Amino acid sequence: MADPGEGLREGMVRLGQALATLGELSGDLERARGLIREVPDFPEPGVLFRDISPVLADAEAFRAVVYGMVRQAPEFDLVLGVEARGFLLGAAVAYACGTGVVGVRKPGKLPAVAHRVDYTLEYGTATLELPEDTVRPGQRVLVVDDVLATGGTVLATCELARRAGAEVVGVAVALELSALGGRERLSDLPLQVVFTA
Ligand SMILES: O=P(O)(O)OC[C@H]1O[C@H](OP(=O)(O)OP(=O)(O)O)[C@H](O)[C@@H]1O
Ligand SMILES: Nc1ncnc2[nH]cnc12
Repeated sequence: MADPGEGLREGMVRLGQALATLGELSGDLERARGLIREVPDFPEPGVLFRDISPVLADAEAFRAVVYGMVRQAPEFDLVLGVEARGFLLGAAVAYACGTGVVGVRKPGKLPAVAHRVDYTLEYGTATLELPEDTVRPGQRVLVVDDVLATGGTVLATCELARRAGAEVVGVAVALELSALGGRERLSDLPLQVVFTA
C-alpha cells in the first residue's frame, strides 16, 4: 500500500514546483528575504545576528520558505527540528510532508534524555539533547534549522540521530551564512538552503 505521507509530500512538492513555475514562489521568496532582520552585535559584540522571526510571521513568506526547504529534499521519515526557531520550521516541514517531528532541545528541558551532545557555536559552546522514545533505529531523518552558520548545531543534531540508530538523509535550513563554513563541515550530506548570506 502506498505511504499516505509520501503522497502528501509529493502533492506538496508538485504544488511548490507549480508555484515556482508561475513565478509566485520566487516573488514570495524575494519578499521573504527582505524580511530577515539583521541585528548587529547580538548576542555579543562583532556578531551580525540574522533573525528570521519576521519571515515566519508573514503567511506567504513562511509558506514560500517551507516549500523552498522541501522541494528538493530527499525522502525522509522523520524531521528533527532544533530549538528554538528550528521547532517552527521543523514542525511546518513535517506537517507538510506527512511525517512526525522531534524537538531537539537545549539542556534541562527534557524529562527523559536519550542522548546528549556538546558542540561549539559562532558565539560559544552549547549542548543539545534528544528526547527518549522518539527516533527509531533505521528511520531516515531530515534535520531542520533556521540558520546554518558554523554547522556545529546541525552536526550535533546529526550525531544525536545517529546515536539513536537513524540515518541522516539530509539537512534543510532557511538561511546559510556561507562565510562561517558550515557547508564544508557537512561534507557530502545533502543540504537544502533557501537563502544564502
Ligand atoms: O551553525 P551554528 O554555528 O551551529 O549556528 C546555527 C544555530 O545558531 C542559532 O541558534 P542559537 O544557538 O543562537 O539558539 P536559538 O535558536 O535558541 O536562538 C541558530 O538558530 C542555529 O540553531
Ligand atoms: N549570525 C547568526 N545569526 C543567526 N543565527 C546564528 N547562529 C550562529 N550565528 C548566527
